[in-house]
Amino acid sequence: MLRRGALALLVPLRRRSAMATPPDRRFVVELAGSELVHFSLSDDDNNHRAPPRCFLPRPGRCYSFCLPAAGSPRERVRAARLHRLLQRRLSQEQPFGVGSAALALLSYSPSREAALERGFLVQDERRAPEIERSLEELLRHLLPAPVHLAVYEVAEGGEVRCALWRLDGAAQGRQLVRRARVVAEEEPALHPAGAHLLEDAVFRSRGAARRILEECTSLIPEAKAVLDLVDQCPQHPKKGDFPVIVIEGLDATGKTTLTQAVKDSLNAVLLRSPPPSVSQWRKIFDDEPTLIRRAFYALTNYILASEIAKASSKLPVIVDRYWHSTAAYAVATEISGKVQNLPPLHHEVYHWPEDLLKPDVVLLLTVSPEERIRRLKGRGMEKTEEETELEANTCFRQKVEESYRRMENPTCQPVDASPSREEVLKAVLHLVKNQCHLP
Ligand SMILES: Nc1ncnc2c1ncn2[C@@H]1O[C@H](COP(=O)(O)OP(=O)(O)O)[C@@H](O)[C@H]1O
Ligand SMILES: Nc1ccn([C@H]2C[C@H](O)[C@@H](COP(=O)(O)OP(=O)(O)O)O2)c(=O)n1
Repeated sequence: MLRRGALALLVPLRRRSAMATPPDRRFVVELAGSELVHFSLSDDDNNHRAPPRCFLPRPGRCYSFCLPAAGSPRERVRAARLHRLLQRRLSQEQPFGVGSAALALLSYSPSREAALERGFLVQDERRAPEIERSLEELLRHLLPAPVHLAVYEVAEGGEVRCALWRLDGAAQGRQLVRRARVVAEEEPALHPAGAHLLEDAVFRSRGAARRILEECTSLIPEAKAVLDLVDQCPQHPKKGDFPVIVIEGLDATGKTTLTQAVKDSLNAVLLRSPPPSVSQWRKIFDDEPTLIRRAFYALTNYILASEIAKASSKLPVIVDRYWHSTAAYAVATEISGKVQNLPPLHHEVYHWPEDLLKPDVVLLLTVSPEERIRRLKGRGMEKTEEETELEANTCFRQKVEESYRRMENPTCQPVDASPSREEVLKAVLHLVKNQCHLP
């Protein structure tokens, strides 16, 4: 049974080009431990490059497929939701029974940045025929025809070979498109998703985020309510004469505790993001794919900005999370693999949006991973999916924190938040009073 709104997913996406796999097509899959494996398909007998580090369970088989690249905001929203639906179907515990697993796959063209496609690589340890049948049925049901399904096996001598099949619509038949060897490829200088962050995850203008949420109103009723609130906000709210201080950091670094204490010490206004006017809808958007989720958070920052403008005309303002959180978590989610895969320093993705009210000071609370886990447990709250992710996935946490550290104009100034509440407060007040010329 397809989820609410899922049927709307079946609005045809951009039809796939006739060429199944253009010659320079590359693929990258993230294995356990955030290890990336880059590979391509070669039918050139003179290409003696070795097979990639193995993503194939022995003596098993693998399958992969990609959704067509999407263009307009409407196509991108539908492709993102279809990808999420497939991710849900494929990432249930062992989607097709014991010994199977689904990994995120990206397909890209080194010569054409625009041609990024997202898909999945399904590992089958048992070489069970029913897995291939179930997967094929799922693709025929959910993806716009023609779908290309790649089947990988280890051949004699350890070669990895691929058979590429074309599935045309509901008919059961399939045509063999090509057979090829799978060869390892060098890791490119930049992560293939890096060039797409600004369209798919980090929104650098109110209009860019708005265009995405506008395409969701028929799928997510709450999207209209968010857009109505954003539209009531002035386009360029001006910061008042009082200082605006943002506190950033991973979950359980002490932001809530510190912002409350700084508010009391400075007789300031405390604002949290997302603001209360929209926080009721967070769970709905947290359940959506990155494209929609981050467009929601980006727009909540513009609603917050109008509240900051008003408050800072009367009193100092302390903010618990703002645009840096939106950007850092989006980058860390989209860029697979290890920290070194992040976009380089000074990349546009780290630059504050020109149309968003800018704070005076941004402080990044940092604590050791061990202290953070102690505080998470101390808080006793049920862990959000993301906190579980952060705890389980050191690499994700490191990418979030490194993304914060690369932010520019304004930067995130690191503050060691490991000491006691009192000592952290004292250090922060000293910093803020100096930088904001407060008594
Ligand atoms: N300096 C500190 N030393 C020890 N525990 C702290 C400190 N600051 C906060 N805590 C505790 O850590 C937990 C998480 O703090 P919290 O302010 O909720 O973090 P965040 O808002 O960043 O998620 C809470 O139980 C809080 O009481
Ligand atoms: N301005 C904001 C605020 C939060 N977010 C996202 C970033 C993460 O996915 C979550 C973290 O928010 P959460 O409220 O769970 O974090 P804390 O518990 O307050 O530390 O929300 C955002 O993208 N932009």
